[in-house]
Amino acid sequence: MPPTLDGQLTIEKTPSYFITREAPRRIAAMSRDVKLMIVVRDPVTRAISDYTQTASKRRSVAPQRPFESMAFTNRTTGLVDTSWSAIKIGVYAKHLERWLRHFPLSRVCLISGEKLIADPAAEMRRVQDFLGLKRVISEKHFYFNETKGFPCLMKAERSGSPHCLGKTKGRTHPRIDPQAVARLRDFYRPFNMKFYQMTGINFGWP
Ligand SMILES: Nc1ncnc2c1ncn2[C@@H]1O[C@H](COP(=O)(O)OS(=O)(=O)O)[C@@H](OP(=O)(O)O)[C@H]1O
Repeated sequence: MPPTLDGQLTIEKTPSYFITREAPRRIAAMSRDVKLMIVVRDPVTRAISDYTQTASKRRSVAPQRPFESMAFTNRTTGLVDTSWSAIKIGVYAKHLERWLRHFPLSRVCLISGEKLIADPAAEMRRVQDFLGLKRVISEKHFYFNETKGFPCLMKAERSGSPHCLGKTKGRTHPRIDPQAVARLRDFYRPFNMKFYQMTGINFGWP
């Protein structure tokens, strides 16, 4: 991490920290003052999104197996393949447990991926409060882009023109067999409940 002067905040973003075994201990050893922000979304949609991203990268290399064949070790019994990273990452309660051995919950801001899309200003208000910043970002900084189907920033820094996230964010997901989706929802439900209990937030995932 670069040195941070008084009045400055240094932010580092690496999605894999959340699921890396060694990360909580090593980050706590680096500084106990660190604040953690974790964006979570419905783990079923997350798994499909993860698959979509991997499939888009591998298309030229090898034909991707269908999502359903990767998510289950046995389609007939509905046994979920918990060794597949796209599935494993969504068991948020297990990952958070490790972080809470090193950090109090008050130093962790859980951000809803769904609210970040539906009401980005409200989630950004929570983030600014958590970081102890003046509320600078508000509704006026966002607009809903119908073509993209997502909120975008009114202006990009230094350019004066609107800014949406790139083509790799907000991809169309493939159609997944509704039975497989239902089975995955059943699989995640107890872990989601535990996660709501641990965080005191009901994310409302189906
Ligand atoms: N404003 C806005 N514009 C576009 N996309 C948005 C936005 N807000 C949240 N999202 C959701 O972000 C998802 C991609 O983020 P990731 O966490 O996968 O990104 S990362 O590659 O791991 O950094 C991406 O997931 P997919 O829809 O599966 O592509 C989006 O649903």
